[in-house]
Amino acid sequence: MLRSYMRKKSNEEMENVPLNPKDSIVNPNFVQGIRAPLHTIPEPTQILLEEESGYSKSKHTTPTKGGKTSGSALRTPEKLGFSARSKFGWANKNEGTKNAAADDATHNLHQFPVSSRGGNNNLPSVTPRSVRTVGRSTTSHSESSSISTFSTPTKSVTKPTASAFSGARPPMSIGARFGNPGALSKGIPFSSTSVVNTVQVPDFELKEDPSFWMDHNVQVLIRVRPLNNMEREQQGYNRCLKQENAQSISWVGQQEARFTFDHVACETTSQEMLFRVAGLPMVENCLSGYNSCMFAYGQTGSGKTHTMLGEIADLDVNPSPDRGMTPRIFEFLFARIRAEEEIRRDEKLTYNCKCSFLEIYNEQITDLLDPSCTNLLLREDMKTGVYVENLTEFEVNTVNDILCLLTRGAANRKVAATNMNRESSRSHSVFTCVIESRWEKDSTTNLRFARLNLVDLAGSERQKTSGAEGERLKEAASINKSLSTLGHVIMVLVDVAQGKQRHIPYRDSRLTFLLQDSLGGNSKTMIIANVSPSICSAAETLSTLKFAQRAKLIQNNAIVNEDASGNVMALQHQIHLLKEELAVLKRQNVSRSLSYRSAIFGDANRKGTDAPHDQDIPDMVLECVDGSQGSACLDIVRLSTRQMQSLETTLTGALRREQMADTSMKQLEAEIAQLNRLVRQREEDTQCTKMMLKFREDKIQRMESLVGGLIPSDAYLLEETDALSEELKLLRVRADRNPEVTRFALENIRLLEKIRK
Ligand SMILES: Nc1ncnc2c1ncn2[C@@H]1O[C@H](COP(=O)(O)OP(=O)(O)OP(=O)(O)O)[C@@H](O)[C@H]1O
Repeated sequence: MLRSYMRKKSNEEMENVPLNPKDSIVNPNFVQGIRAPLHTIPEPTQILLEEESGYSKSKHTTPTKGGKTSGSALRTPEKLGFSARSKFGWANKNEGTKNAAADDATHNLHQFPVSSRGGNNNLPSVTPRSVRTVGRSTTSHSESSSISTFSTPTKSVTKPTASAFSGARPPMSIGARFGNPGALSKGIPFSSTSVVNTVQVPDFELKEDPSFWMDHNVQVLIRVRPLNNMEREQQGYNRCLKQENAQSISWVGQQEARFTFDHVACETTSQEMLFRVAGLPMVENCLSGYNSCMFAYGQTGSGKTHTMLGEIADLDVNPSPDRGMTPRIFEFLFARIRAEEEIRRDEKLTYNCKCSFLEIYNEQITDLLDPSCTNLLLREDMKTGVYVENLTEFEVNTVNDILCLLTRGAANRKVAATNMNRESSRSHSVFTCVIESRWEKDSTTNLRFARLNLVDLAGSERQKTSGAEGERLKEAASINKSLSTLGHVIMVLVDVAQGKQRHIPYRDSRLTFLLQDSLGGNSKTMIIANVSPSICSAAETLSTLKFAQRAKLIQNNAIVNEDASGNVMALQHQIHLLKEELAVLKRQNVSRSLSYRSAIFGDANRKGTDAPHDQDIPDMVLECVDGSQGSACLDIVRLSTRQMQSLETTLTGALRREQMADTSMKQLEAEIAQLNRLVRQREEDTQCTKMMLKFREDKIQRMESLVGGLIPSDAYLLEETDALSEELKLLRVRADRNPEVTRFALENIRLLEKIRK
């Protein structure tokens, strides 16, 4: 609408030509603090709540689908005089400034042709690789842009040219002499020639970059909203911003500051286009198992809620083209989930989505889905990370479920009025969806999960410009605490990204503690910095651009949250195989260590030394260490020190027993040998006795022959002498072999002689 409106106007009003004389001069009333009159905060009772719906809730447990929603409960809240948004605290603050984007034909989910597994044919596949990526690649356009805008934006003395605005004429009327008193009053020097004063603004088409998230984890997008009525009334078309293309924008004060970002969405960028560039890839990231976060930053009235939520009235029956990122993200998410489940039915793929909605206000966390739960506590768990204790979670399956939760949460959201805007959101809201998927493959159950945080921050305007007093001042201070900590955390993260060792003060505020994964942690994060182009908000716009510039340098470390450990059967099988393998290794290790230790300890024991050193390791073991399996072998030896110690003890006992057995065996052997010797001796004695008997028989025979006169006495004596000599020899041999006999014989002789004497 705005585009067509501007096209129509452009014929009548030349660029840089003010609509009326008032636009061409500096409005003396121009001060940034001037705000439109306040709206009253809508009473929650005005709002149709779905408490009536019987929507079931859970704390830490997921409600069953069955008890969840009645059809009527999920109906879009009716407009009661105000638009639905105004009822929920997201009222149009600047009527008539709405960016009526071209007809949004995309409300129909079927417009998103869904791919199988992370991509589609018509839309670019943006499913990131399942690899661990750290930071951003140096070749990214982000990096190239950071060269010129790494720290404080570069200052240029050149006055902005009107080249970006075709046919633009130099601005008229604002003399350099006069400058911009409003801006100057806030210390922002503006020269008359630096102010962009056009009715028509250039229209830059955002470029979809599906490959961005493959190598990057943080993306920064600037969204410039159209001028609103109040701004036009006060400052006409005087702008502090001049966009050059879809990635760079200049803040045009007296000293121009040029910034480059991943994307710069101009005033005419539609919600649909923004979703394609910023929202759709977030969904794909989540489906791929990456935690994802989108947060909207900017001063009050800059368009954060318009971006994140937009127009949600009649979402279920007649979705508005102005609906924002949140409803579009869930439309696309549920369409993708249904398609994936269908395509991968054989893998039994199922998704489960659970949502929660909270508010951080005055550093206190309130459950927006159960406002009786206030001052909730943040906890940190090794497994789950940071979480809010007792926060209600609802299972969601359709966009209507989401709408129902958003409506309920919005009704409870504290919106306080300040003189910064007719209505001013003074709290931070965080809508979270945990997406879990489960599928089976190769008898293994795979689990994947991702956390999607959609954050609408409170206005970032400085406290002193808000005109806050009393309670409001306290509020503003608390809001500032979270936002100033956010700024501080980002500054520290930039240092960390540059290699410095810094403590990151996440715990200094609820917001940064809760979002710590999204800031420098395990998440793919999209930061949408919303700005007003009006010269009325020049200082805040510059501040937001600088914030975004710093945020661009954050390095996150997103990883796929996946668990493919499998089911019990598969695990048991794996345990069984591992046990077998361990047993084999143990056996090898024991046999090696037995031979090794006996060799070493044998020596050590003998030498009385301690356990052996490496150089004492026998060759066999060294070969094992040096060989192909050496490191494994060595690892086993090293890893099983305790086992080795118990083996050593066992071995020492065994060795001791073996030595005892050895000794007793040797004794037995000696006994056997002794016995054998005795046997042999006995045999020899027997032999000797037999010989003696033979000698005696022969002697008897010779004597009988002598008595019978068969042999002469001389012959007898000769034969007798020979026989006795033989007998004597035999006895000598016997005496030599048996010292005991000899001793007894000698003793015997001695005693005989003694008797004789
Ligand atoms: N891109 C845009 N196109 C058209 N209208 C817009 C755009 N951005 C913001 N607006 C309008 O500007 C007004 C203020 O926007 P919005 O409420 O989103 O600001 P905000 O930053 O959320 O403010 P607060 O911090 O107070 O919540 C709204 O009426 C909204 O419709």
